[in-house]
Amino acid sequence: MSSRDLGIVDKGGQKNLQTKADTAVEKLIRASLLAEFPQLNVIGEEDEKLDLTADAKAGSDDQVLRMACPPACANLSQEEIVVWVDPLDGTAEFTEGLLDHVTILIGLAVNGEAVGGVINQPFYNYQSGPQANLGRTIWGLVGLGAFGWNRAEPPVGRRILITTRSHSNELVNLCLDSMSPTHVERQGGAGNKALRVIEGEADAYVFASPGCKKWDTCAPEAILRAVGGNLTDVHGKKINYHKDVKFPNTGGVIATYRDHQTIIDLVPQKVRDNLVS
Ligand SMILES: Nc1ncnc2c1ncn2[C@@H]1O[C@H](COP(=O)(O)O)[C@@H](O)[C@H]1OP(=O)(O)O
Ligand SMILES: [Mg+2]
Ligand SMILES: [Mg+2]
Ligand SMILES: [Mg+2]
Repeated sequence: MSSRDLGIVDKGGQKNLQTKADTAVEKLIRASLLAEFPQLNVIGEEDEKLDLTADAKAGSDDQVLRMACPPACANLSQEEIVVWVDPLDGTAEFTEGLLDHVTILIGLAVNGEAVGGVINQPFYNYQSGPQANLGRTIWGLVGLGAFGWNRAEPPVGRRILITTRSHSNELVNLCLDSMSPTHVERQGGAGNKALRVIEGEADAYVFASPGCKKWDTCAPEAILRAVGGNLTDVHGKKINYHKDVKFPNTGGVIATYRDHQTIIDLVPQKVRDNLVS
């Protein structure tokens, strides 16, 4: 950001961009994990080449390490864990200066299920001036809970749907229109939108498109599940995070803090027919 040269690369398709930040952050996260846990399956969006001796390492967090590990995660071998890394989520918005839409996502999957997640908002508070503490991290494990978030309970009867601002299409809009929203909010990033739902600013994240990939949803899904919410495809089916799966979430994405089935039941037939799990 401060170099004023984001190094934007168009990867092809609809608003599918990469910047120097995407590649630098991915290297840091993957090198940090693999230097300490060489047998871990780590899959990142940008697929950067690593030099494990030279690349910078992030280290570990003592506060996190003091927490009790939930029994389901306590005796795993490295090979059983798949880590899905989205070094920058909301890259299109990052290039447009919508910095509060940008997150960094690290998701942990075991047996194909999202069980752990980190959502870092590197620019959280950036509008509060130079004195403000910049950035925050929300993380969670199913069976332990999630940390670093604050929820404002929404009024009864409200149905704010939050969706894409840069990857919209006819099906995406048809789905939203069928759900009788009280308001449709359009913001970038899967991590950002999941957080809006968790913190009560929106009631459901609805994206009837195959555009989101496993690294977009693994961390948000784990944190939602850790706090009693849910994230599935538009059929209400669980997303599979095994290491050999295809990357796109072909069944689309719906995330809620509560009343998940109510939203799933409102998905129109045309959307069901077009998005296969
Ligand atoms: N058509 C698409 N092509 C590439 N990435 C997509 C597409 N649709 C969604 N995404 C990814 O999912 C995230 C959430 O989508 P949206 O912001 O449109 O709601 C995007 O920020 C982007 O992640 P990323 O920014 O990491 O490439
Ligand atoms: Mg991308
Ligand atoms: Mg992403
Ligand atoms: Mg990304």
